[in-house]
Amino acid sequence: MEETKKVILITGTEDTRISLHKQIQQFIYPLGVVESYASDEGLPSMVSGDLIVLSTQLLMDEVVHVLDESIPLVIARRMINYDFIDKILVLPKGKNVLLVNDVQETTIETIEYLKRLGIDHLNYYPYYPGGEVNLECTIAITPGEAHLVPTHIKEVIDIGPRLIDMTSIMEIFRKLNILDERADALSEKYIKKIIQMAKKLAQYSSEKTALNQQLMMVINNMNDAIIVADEKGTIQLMNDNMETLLKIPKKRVLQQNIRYYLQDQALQDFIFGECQNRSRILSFRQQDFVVERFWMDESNLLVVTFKNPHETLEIERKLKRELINKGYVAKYHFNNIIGESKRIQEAKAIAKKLAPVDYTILIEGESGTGKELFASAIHNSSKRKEGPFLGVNFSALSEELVESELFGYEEGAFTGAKKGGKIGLFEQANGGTIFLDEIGDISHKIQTRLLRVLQEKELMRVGGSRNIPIDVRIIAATNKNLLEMIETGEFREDLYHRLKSLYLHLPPLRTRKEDLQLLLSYFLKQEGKGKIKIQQEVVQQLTEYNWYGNVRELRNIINYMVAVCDDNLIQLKDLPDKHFFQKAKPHNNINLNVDEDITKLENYGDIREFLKIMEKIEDAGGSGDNIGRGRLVSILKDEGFPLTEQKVRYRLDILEELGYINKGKGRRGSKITLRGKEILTKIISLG
Ligand SMILES: Nc1ncnc2c1ncn2[C@@H]1O[C@H](COP(=O)(O)OP(=O)(O)OP(=O)(O)O)[C@@H](O)[C@H]1O
Repeated sequence: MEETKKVILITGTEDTRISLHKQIQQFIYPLGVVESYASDEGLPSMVSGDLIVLSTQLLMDEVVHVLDESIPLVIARRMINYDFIDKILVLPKGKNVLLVNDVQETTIETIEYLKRLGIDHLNYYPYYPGGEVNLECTIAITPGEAHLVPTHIKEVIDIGPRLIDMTSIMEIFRKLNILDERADALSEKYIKKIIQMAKKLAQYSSEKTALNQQLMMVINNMNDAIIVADEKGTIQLMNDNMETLLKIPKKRVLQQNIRYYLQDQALQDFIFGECQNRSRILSFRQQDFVVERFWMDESNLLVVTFKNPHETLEIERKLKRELINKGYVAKYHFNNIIGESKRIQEAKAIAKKLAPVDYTILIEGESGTGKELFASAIHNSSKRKEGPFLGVNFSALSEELVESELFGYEEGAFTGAKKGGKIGLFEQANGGTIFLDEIGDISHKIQTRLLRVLQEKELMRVGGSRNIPIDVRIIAATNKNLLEMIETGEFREDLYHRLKSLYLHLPPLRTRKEDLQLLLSYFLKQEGKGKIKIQQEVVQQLTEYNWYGNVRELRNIINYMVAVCDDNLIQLKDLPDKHFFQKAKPHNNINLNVDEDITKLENYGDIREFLKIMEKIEDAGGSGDNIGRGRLVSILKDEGFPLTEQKVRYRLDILEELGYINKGKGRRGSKITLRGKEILTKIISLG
């Protein structure tokens, strides 16, 4: 039997040593063994064996003193590790990537190797310590040198140390005189590897094809014409509707420049311009479209869609009919606001005081709590009651529509603008009140315009050049937390303060369940024309719900039960199933983590004491006063919470620290904050 051969492997780093050791060992076993050294771990003074393999030519100078000239030497050619190749293949075409390796030569070598393999869909930029970094790259690929990647790059694809390529493996066999014996093993292993890789590629490409086909089906079935181009403007994709619009077969258009096919200056200015708006009404080939364009950040692709303006306008018109001009007259008066609970009575009392003062009002409250109802009642008891009352709900309208509806436009302001222009809602509401619902949904641009109207009491129509004086009272409403939106930069602080000259908070239904019975009878009478009766068990059941959709939800559920009940009697079987009821919307109000807050309060003492203190402060605020410490102590005592003044002070400090109240200076007393109100409501509603 032949003697076992010994291969000495010398590499630069430990990682490379480990992976090449394993690789050579796999190929030569059982005819030979490997002994390996890495220069960064330290080399022996001399090596002996049947063959020396150097992982790179670059090591030559460093190791020459340990080499024995009588031992044959192989300087390995290296290839990238195929096992990780799919990580590179999935990167989008044209992506800028930094290729990071230890020195210039190996970096360039790796790039060339990848390109030779046909992995040439990426723009490779070499980087090695001391070299220049291309700052446009957000991804780095490295063969086992992840620690060298510049720190600003967040995504690193480590394809592992490069392996010894097949020609060098053959050379090793030849020099060890084991080529004949190992040839089969070599070709078998080599072919296996190739097959594995081919399989991986085939699977990857068939998944990709299937996915592409599905996506194509989706976009072909859309009503819009869609075209997608890369950052150079080369068209990558389009759907059937786009083909019909361009009247040129897809095959001819793909891979051509988008500017050539969308030859219209205004269109190109919008598509490639800096304009903040995502969509605009534009003409193309004698037709009007709502053109939308956006960049997909990840893949650097530009997506342009052309929507049928008739459909879009029809939807918007419908919305408009529903949402704008809810009526030029305010339908409700204070006596239409049902409820005898302390909370609703207080809200009504405040609203009545605010009505005659001709300032802007901000109404905050969850959806369905009656914000519009209150706005209407306020208008009707204000000195503007003879003037118009107009409502606008911003939640479902596009920015362009809001702008032109609110401020009006001059003839020729944009494509599709009516002859003679159009007067906006502000002008129409002159002498009256405008109710701006869901104010938290308006864009920054509209916020700025609105602020100007509030400050200057005049406006300029879209495309206009003269200022038109206006005399309108604004009542704005929101179910969002505007203070939080100010913090995140979504809402202008100056506008917030302008709107909040006067302020009204409407309590959620679940905090005034004592009104439920009254509201129930009221709606039953309205809807059931007085003929419908309801079983007491049903009423009992209804009081147990949380009513996240508030009074609107209650009204809808009554309408439903009236419609399904038999013999004019609403019974338990007529209750809608639980999915009908609205779930809590955490984003509806302040984003509070109630559990966390409860735990905090519990850590400081008896939570009931804290709640009682907040409740009393809120009560006092409702009637326009701030409550001082002395009064608080005596009220608390009356209600069964005998706390010393010192204890009350301590609890007030804690509540202020948690942001639930603001302690006034001197004798001014404390005031509950919005956050405090919310947490109080939430804890009470949780029981
Ligand atoms: N206290 C109340 N008495 C009688 N009806 C009420 C009361 N509160 C609300 N409603 C009725 O509930 C429905 C919803 O009220 P409204 O539209 O005013 O709520 P909103 O707070 O403006 O809601 P959103 O924020 O969703 O616009 C309306 O039909 C309104 O008449």
